[in-house]
Amino acid sequence: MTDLTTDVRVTYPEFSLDVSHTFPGQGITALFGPSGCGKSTLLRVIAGFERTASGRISFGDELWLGEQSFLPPHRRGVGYVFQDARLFPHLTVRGNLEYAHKRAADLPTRYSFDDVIDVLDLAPLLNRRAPRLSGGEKQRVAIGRTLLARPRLLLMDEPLAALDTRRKGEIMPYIRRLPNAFGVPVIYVTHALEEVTQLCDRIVALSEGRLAATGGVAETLERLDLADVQGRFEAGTVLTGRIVAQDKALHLSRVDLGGAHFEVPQIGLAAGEEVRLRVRARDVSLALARPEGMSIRNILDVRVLGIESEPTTAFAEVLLDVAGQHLRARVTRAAIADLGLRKGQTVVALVKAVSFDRQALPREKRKA
Ligand SMILES: Nc1ncnc2c1ncn2[C@@H]1O[C@H](COP(=O)(O)OP(=O)(O)OP(=O)(O)O)[C@@H](O)[C@H]1O
Repeated sequence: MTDLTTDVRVTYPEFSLDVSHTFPGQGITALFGPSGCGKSTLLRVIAGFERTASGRISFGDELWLGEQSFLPPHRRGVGYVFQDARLFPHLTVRGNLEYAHKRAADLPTRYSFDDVIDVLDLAPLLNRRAPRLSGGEKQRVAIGRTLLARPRLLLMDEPLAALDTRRKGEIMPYIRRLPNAFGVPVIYVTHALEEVTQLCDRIVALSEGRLAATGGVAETLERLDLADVQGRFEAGTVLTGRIVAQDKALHLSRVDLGGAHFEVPQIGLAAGEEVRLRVRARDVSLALARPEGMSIRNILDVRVLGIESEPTTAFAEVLLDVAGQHLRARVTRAAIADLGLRKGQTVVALVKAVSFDRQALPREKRKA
């Protein structure tokens, strides 16, 4: 496991980046933040594409950038996956993959050509030419080709941004597997909260070229003021649970949060597997007692941990404990007053199953 330590600065006429952070040499780290905060710039600095960068970058005991030194990109052993797949259109998928494989023949390897085909399910595509692939298939091939160049670190710059929600849901499980299957850490640029929730192990959040927050996904998303990233409307919390039952007839999955249960549109993972659910604060309602005879599937006993009123809006955010995890409810200040809500009170939270975007949850692999 090799950590990447960065302490770097870049100055453009109207923007500056100044980031000091150690990226652990395992798992997937989200580089997250609003448009223009410097995510791609930092990725380019790490890859060695930004010659004006100053400071220090080291990968284990290898120095990539120092006062007197600059290791060129091709000697850093970094793989780069872009938003567009950039495949060779005149070659088949096999041709594209073999091109990268041959060029990396001298590099040490922990996995074979066939391992890459297997993990990314590329066998049915091998004889197709790039222009004949869907956007999601192209990205799977692009990831495979990058892996066959034997990177020691994989940088992915919004690889799903050009895909629709359904294709994103299909390709996310493949990306999730990359660090374990190929022993390569991933730094993953995105401004999509669903991708952070489903794919990443930790977050490095940037704001105007500076670190805004770093840490695990659930606690960082909860702490981070997301108002300038996706608007208050998108803010929420991430809950971790295990699938305990699948109802194939009704297309529902039951998730145990460690005591409390959630029912959500069917998730393409087996019973027993861990899953993360992002619940938006605006999708959570509160009641003083369990209602009867209603369509809402998720009715949870929760405790009020805190209430943040927003005097300049109609709303307040209520932080709740559900089986030791956090949930937020965005409700009107008028409702807080009417219900007489206060810290420490036990109430009931209501969440419609339909508020989970089924297509953004992990999906079963489709047969090619
Ligand atoms: N070569 C350059 N010269 C001058 N300014 C630049 C250059 N590259 C990027 N910038 C500016 O630096 C800022 C950060 O850009 P960057 O592409 O890193 O942001 P980002 O967070 O990746 O945004 P997005 O999510 O929109 O891709 C922007 O204001 C951009 O205009």
